[in-house]
Amino acid sequence: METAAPSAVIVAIDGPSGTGKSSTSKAVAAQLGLRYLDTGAQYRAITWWMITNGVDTDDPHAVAVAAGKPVIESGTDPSAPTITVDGLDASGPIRTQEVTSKVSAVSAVPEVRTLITELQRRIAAGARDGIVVEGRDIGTTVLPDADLKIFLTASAEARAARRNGELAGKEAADLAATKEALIKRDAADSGRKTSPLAKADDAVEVDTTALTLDQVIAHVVALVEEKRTAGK
Ligand SMILES: Nc1ncnc2c1ncn2[C@@H]1O[C@H](COP(=O)(O)OP(=O)(O)OP(=O)(O)O)[C@@H](O)[C@H]1O
Ligand SMILES: Nc1ccn([C@@H]2O[C@H](COP(=O)(O)O)[C@@H](O)[C@H]2O)c(=O)n1
Repeated sequence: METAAPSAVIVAIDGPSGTGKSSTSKAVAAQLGLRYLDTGAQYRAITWWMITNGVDTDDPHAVAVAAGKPVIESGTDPSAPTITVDGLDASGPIRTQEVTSKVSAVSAVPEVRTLITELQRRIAAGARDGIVVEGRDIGTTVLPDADLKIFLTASAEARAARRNGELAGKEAADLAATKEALIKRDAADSGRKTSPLAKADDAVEVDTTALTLDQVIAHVVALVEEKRTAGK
């Protein structure tokens, strides 16, 4: 594996569900020639493995015992990120409603977090020109020495509307139900004992409620450029 160059920039982007972490991180990484890591996809991947292997995701002991078995690999090209489990493409199955409803329970298990955090740190350390890593605990736990930490927020109404927009032409989603589901997942992610969803003290908070995606991307790119100009 390559190691990071001294000039490599490490950007941590955290925030609740639907605030625009993935869309922003991918675009920022692509514009700046950085790698991109979707850590939520890794937690979803291990959850999918638990479900397909008959592990009870509500049993933290069973999840902890099985946590080391799946081999999870993330491809970090921002224009074509990949996620595989035991060599199988998991990009489709990890987005199902079943995985979404179970991922918070699996990701709350400390043994799962230890393994996935180690994997994330290895990937970040191997990104020669730098990387944008997005998730819930990147600035607080995974990469506390990141050069730039961003915490994205948005109102629950805006986030639910964005999520429903993704479903256009597929199934008519109930806005209130979407909002309730994302509030429930955020509460579980914020309330767990081990590295909960939280803003790092030194993170820049960006409220995206009234911003277009392009405005958020431009703002984050400017913040990274500022850091680079200042020699990080
Ligand atoms: N500022 C914005 N304005 C309007 N739509 C946006 C904005 N940012 C993101 N979106 C849209 O909102 C949806 C959710 O964005 P995205 O998947 O990037 O969020 P996320 O924070 O990564 O969510 P999750 O944590 O649930 O994976 C996408 O359809 C995206 O295009
Ligand atoms: N650093 C992280 C990232 C994600 N999680 C958990 O995974 C779930 C799915 O994340 P998405 O970004 O794909 O929606 C999320 O709800 C968390 O439970 C995490 O714990 N830490």
